[in-house]
Amino acid sequence: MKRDRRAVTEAAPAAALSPGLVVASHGRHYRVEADDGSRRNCHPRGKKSDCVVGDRVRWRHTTEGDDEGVIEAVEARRNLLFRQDEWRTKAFAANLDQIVVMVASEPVFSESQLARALVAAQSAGIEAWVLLNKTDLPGADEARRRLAPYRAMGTAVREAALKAAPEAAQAALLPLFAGRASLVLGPSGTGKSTLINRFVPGAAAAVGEISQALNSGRHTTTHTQWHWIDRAAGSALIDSPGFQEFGLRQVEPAALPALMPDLAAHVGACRFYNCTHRQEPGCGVRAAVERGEISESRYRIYGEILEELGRTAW
Ligand SMILES: Nc1nc2c(ncn2[C@@H]2O[C@H](COP(=O)(O)OP(=O)(O)OP(=O)(O)O)[C@@H](O)[C@H]2O)c(=O)[nH]1
Ligand SMILES: [Zn+2]
Repeated sequence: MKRDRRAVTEAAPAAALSPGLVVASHGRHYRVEADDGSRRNCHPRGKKSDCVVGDRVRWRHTTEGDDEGVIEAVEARRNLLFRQDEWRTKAFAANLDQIVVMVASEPVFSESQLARALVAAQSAGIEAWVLLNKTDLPGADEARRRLAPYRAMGTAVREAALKAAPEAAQAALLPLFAGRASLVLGPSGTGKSTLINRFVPGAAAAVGEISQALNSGRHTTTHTQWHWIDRAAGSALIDSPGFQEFGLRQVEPAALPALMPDLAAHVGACRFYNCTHRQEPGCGVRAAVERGEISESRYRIYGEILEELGRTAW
């Protein structure tokens, strides 16, 4: 990740450069917010489009009086998250304080997607917790049962009924969002928009405005976007669709168990130091699965991710 470390380059006199925050992106077009809260379209200098939402940048006006800008430099990132498709891996958000992985009683969530999101967070060094929404629906107990292994391994699982009991949800969640940049992820229909609209009045309008400014037309829901809950306090929600495409290709296969706390707790018991926890005799992880200390589904998901990482020429 060489580009993370890129220092501020002084391509222009320092006085002409202003600090800014990338709040949305579309291709090589970026929406950059200046310290006074004003927002404008900016293009990066040079051929590479290196910015992602959450990046702190140095920009300047294209020409005097013009309300477009040029990004001259990207400041060093605290962390960086990737998404992937069949062809490539792409960074999509940086400088996050936490990841909120949303699931709901309905629709039934994919445990594999949940596990992958948590591995990606751990790999990026970002704290993550689960928000179970729609606890007013009958599927809540089954969802809690499926989340039990996650609680047991130390992942915080919080609950809300954002539509059925919005005040209670707001009171419980607001302190958790205070002063932090929180990426909200989750499968479609879980309640992400309900959450964001609750905490960021005007968020829907902002999405429309930004997509118009960046010329992205109607495809608003495919873009990562930064929303302030409280700008002065630094509280923000980052909305990013595309849960299922979480990029894990940067993870070394041998590093995977360390990113899954329930497995990591047992690797010390393996006979071989380089045990893959698949076929080897004397495997502490498989023994823990047999004793019921690691859930069958978590172990199966480990195998699936491992196989996928092994297939990827990286
Ligand atoms: N019963 C119940 N329904 C809820 C709750 N929260 C949200 N919903 C409903 O769930 C549906 C989906 O909510 P959205 O907020 O649009 O979900 P989303 O995650 O943004 O979905 P996409 O826009 O498809 O990504 C809506 O009909 C909401 O009204 C809740 O606490 N309980
Ligand atoms: Zn093992």
